[in-house]
Amino acid sequence: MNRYFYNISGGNTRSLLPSSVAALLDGIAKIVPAALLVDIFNTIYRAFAEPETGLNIGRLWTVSVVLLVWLAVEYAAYTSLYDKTYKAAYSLAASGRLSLAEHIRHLSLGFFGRRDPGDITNLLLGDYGQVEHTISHNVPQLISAIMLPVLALGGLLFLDWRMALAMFVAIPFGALLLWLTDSVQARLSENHVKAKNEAASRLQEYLAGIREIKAHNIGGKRFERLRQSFDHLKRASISLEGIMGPMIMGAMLLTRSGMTLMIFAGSYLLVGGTLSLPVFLLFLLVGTKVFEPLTVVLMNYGEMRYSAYSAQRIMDVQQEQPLQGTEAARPHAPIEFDRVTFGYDADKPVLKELSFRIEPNTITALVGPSGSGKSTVTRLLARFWDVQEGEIRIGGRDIKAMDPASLLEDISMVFQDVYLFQDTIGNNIRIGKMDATQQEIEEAARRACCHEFISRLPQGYDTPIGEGGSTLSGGEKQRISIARALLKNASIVLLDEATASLDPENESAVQQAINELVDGKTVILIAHRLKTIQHADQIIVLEQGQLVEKGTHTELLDKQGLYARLWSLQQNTDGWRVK
Ligand SMILES: Nc1ncnc2c1ncn2[C@@H]1O[C@H](COP(=O)(O)OP(=O)(O)OP(=O)(O)O)[C@@H](O)[C@H]1O
Repeated sequence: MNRYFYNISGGNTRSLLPSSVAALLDGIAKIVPAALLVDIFNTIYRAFAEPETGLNIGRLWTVSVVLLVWLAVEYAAYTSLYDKTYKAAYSLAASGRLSLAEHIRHLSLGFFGRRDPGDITNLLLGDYGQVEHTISHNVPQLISAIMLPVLALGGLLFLDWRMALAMFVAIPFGALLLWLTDSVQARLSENHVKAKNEAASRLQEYLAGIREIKAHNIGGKRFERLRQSFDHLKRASISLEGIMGPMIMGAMLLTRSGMTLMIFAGSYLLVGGTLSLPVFLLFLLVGTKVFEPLTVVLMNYGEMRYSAYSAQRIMDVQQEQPLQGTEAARPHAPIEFDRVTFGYDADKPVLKELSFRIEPNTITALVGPSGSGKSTVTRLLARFWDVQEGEIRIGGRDIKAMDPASLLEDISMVFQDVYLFQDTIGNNIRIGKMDATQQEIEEAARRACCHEFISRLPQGYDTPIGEGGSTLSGGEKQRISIARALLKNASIVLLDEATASLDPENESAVQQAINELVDGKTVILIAHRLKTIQHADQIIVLEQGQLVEKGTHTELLDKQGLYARLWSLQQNTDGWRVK
């Protein structure tokens, strides 16, 4: 139980206190009117049983006024506590979501490789929603359902221990039945969450790939995967409800049978003359108030158990170790790869014993067949992943000792497929330096050859762009991403050459922008077209994750190895045309 509360509250059990106290007070408050009603009944009953004393009108008035005042106080207290309870739950979920999103940002990209995007979305929205609902609704009910019988039992035992025993004797058996079903419920919840994540991922994949699905007319196949995932979700939902329903109903009937037992015992004792009618009535009224929250909790038990699994998933991610390191980055320093071995899957190395050195403020080009590990080299330098063996050093210091945020501050990256946020063009450039002035943004845009086309847009720098930059051409997006990098002014530039897919006009603009960007920087360039790197200070040739050649363009041509072969291949294909 402790573990349950600990998980649900994300380790902050105290946050559950206000809503639980509120629920308990509410439960007690509901018993008081019942006791007052019994007092009214008792006063009237006595007037008939002892006609010589007459009806005590004064007491009736007093109790009625107390009842009215009590109801008004209960209403005021309940409204305020209700407000606090819900605000606390929603605030906890909102801050929890944000801190988890922030935590995820500090994890290595390997984490994202292990989980589907649908799974992560579900974690932040679905699982937190589930926990939020449990904190605001189920936990208060649970506390009230546990505490009320305990308090009532204490009081009722003094009044009549036989009736109290009859009323509560079945509760432990109901609890035992629930406890026995716990592992089944946990397994079914886990299956259901997995099916839900799978369906969300398939749906995301289907929507993201809709262009390819239409272009290749593969709707049927992809739709089949989507249909299967929804079918699986349907079966998991039916199992969850269908198997757990009868078990929970059984526990509920067992628990509630205490009320029937108590009525039997009460009738027997009343007839035997060892129980007074007002006491019997009090047991009946208190009994309904005590069993009410118990019934509600049992009805919601499945949901609560389910959210325990959601909370566990959230805590598992919270416990994922972020990248370590505290030292500041070292700008304009030599970069060394020292016998670096790395694989996305630890058993399948993508880079093997890779060693090379890059001098500050020089241009190094990475060349090699597709899949040889060029992008992986740049990702490791930016610590998207940490190496498994060997070291990457900047300025003689292992980058594992460096604060990942500080390291990224000193690295500008220009990818082939640029992602722009659904915001204005100006704000998309500002990502390079969040406190940049408008003048700095325009200066960077000018140097990146995009000021002209931005100025032609109706709202200039304030023009909103669609998600992913869908309203701009490939070349325009490239130049905006270069403007970002220029604004950032980091000493290391990682560049994935993208000009191959651009038209000649855009290509020359992007080329000009790149020349501005690389000036006075340590540049690592992933080169797809070898003619663009003829003047690089150093060319590193990779094949299957290993360094096979290193040198300048002329040195490598003289070697007559892989580079020379790739060069002659590209020379021949440069002039290709459709026959
Ligand atoms: N996130 C990833 N998870 C698992 N494997 C990956 C991942 N990224 C790349 N790989 C694999 O690692 C190997 C090297 O990939 P990498 O992208 O570094 O090659 P590359 O030389 O840049 O290729 P290209 O020129 O086609 O972009 C490939 O076999 C690729 O399939």
